[in-house]
This record gives sequence, structure tokens and C-alpha cells, in this order.
Amino acid sequence: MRNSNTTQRRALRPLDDRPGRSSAACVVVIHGEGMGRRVQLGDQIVIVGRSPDVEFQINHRSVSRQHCRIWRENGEYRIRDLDSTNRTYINDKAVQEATLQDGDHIGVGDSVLKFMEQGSLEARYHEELYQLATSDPLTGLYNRRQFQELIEKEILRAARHHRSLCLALVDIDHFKAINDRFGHPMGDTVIRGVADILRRTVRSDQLVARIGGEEFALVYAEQVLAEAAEGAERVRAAVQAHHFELGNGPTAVTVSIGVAQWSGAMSGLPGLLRAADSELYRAKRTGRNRVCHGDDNT
Ligand SMILES: Nc1nc2c(ncn2[C@@H]2O[C@H](COP(=O)(O)OP(=O)(O)OP(=O)(O)O)[C@@H](O)[C@H]2O)c(=O)[nH]1
Repeated sequence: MRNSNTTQRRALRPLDDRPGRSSAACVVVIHGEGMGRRVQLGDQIVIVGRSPDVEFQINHRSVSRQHCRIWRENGEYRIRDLDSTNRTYINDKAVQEATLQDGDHIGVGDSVLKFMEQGSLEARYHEELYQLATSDPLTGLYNRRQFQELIEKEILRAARHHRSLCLALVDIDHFKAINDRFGHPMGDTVIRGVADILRRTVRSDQLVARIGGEEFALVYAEQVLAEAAEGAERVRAAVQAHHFELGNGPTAVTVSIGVAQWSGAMSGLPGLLRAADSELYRAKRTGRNRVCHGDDNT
């Protein structure tokens, strides 16, 4: 039986595809639903299917919930059909199980995936395209678009398995004044510095994204509000403790953070964003350099 915690974590960092990773074997959707999406293949088993719980989800009715499985064995990648309704094809031939070769086309429902071996020029090209599409060039964190895609998946998962899920929005305080005083390039240095602190302070499997100019998002999967607020407080304290060298000696930079927990009554992502944003607004209004969340609203 598959471990649901592992599945949850993988969804946040799909198979260690975070920016800056070296080129590895991968599958890329080259036709049909999910075109352009790519999943890096390592030593983990990758299930391809329609279910939100699988490692490579293709949300189309022609794809079975768990359609096929790809795994590594003796240095090769193998694929097996999981009794799918529409079967799994390699280069237009239905297969039960097969070894994948560089460039193979894998037919999964109406979609076609291409398998590319580790280090191949084409795999590197697709990796670069993927990084460009999903990461923020200034910080290397996920960009807003990728954040939305990943958190929407998390919301579906939380709803389905009745798991908790929290979102923290982190905003640098008085950032305009930093730009005005030290110049835009120094402002960029501060954004990069805060991004580094976030990366260092959160769990390694946690989703961190830059979703606006000086605004970041942290996703706390399987954590309740009190736990997420504790994590957010660690982030706030770490930023405050860091001395940013901006030219005139050390300068204090602080962040305000709003935290909210997803609930079934919210209208998906917009509802969760609204709730976290209103807590962020409260943190700004009540003095900045603080974490606000629903439970402290007395
Ligand atoms: N250097 C730099 N500045 C940016 C970037 N994106 C947005 N900004 C600036 O960030 C500033 C955001 O300022 P405001 O939204 O007014 O907020 P603030 O000054 O941080 O004040 P509070 O959020 O109320 O504490 C604006 O001046 C933007 O021009 C960026 O990528 N680099």
C-alpha cells in the first residue's frame, strides 16, 4: 500500500524538480491534456493517471485513475499498464510491460508522453523550458502560476482526504521605502535575501513561492492553524534577526505574515487567498513585523 504522507509531500515538490536541479530522465507531455508538463524520473515509482493522488496527474476522462506505472530497475526505466480502460501504448503498440528507450512515445488515453533519458540534450532543453515556465527568475522560487497549480492540487487532496492545509502570505514591510532609500537593485537584493531565509527556515518539502513583487506564499500541508502560525513566526523572527548589508551598514528588514487554514466552506483557492490576505492586512494595520491568524482575532 502506498504511503499517503509521501504522496502528499511529492505533490508539493513534484519529484524534486525544483529550480537548479541537474538534468535527469524525464517524461514530458507532448500531445493532449497537460501538454508541456514534465515529471523528472528518479528512483521513485511514478504513477500516471487521472487521480489527484498520483505523481503525474493527467486530468482527462480518457485516462484511468491509475493508468500506468514507471519505475527504475537495474539502471533502466520500465513501464507497466495498471489495467487501464484505454491501455498504455509505446510507439503506438499496446503494452502490458516494457523497458523504456530514449525518445519513446507513451500513449496514455488521448495524451502522448515522451520519455527522455538522463542527460540527453532534449531532456535538458525541456528542463530549461520547464524552469522558465515555473520559477521566478529573481529568487529561483516557484512563480505565481506554478504556486496556483500546486496549491489547487493540495486543496483537492485536503478536501478528499479530510486533511488540514494552511497558507501563509509573507509581505516585506515598507519595501517601497527600501527601494526609495537604497535603489531598486538593492531592493532586489532584499527580495533575494528574504527568499533565501524562507528556503532555509521552512521544511525542505514545503511549497514556497514568490507570488508578487515583495510577496511570498508558504503552504503548510497537513498542518493545522496553530502549527502553521508557529512556522510563520519562525520565518518572521529569522527575517528580523538577519542583517541586510545595503550600503550604509546593517539595515533591519521585517515581514508581516497572514495565515489561514483552508476549510470546505471556502470557495477553493480564491477563498483561502482572501482569508490569508485579510490576516496579512491585519498584521500590517496593527503595526507590521507580526504574524496574524484567525485564532488570535480577539
Ligand atoms: N526592487 C524591486 N521592487 C519591487 C519589485 N516588485 C515590486 N516592487 C516595489 O515594491 C513596492 C511595494 O510597495 P507597497 O506595496 O506600497 O508596500 P510597502 O512599501 O512594502 O508597504 P507595506 O506593505 O504597507 O509595509 C513598490 O514600490 C514596487 O515598485 C521588484 O521586483 N524589485
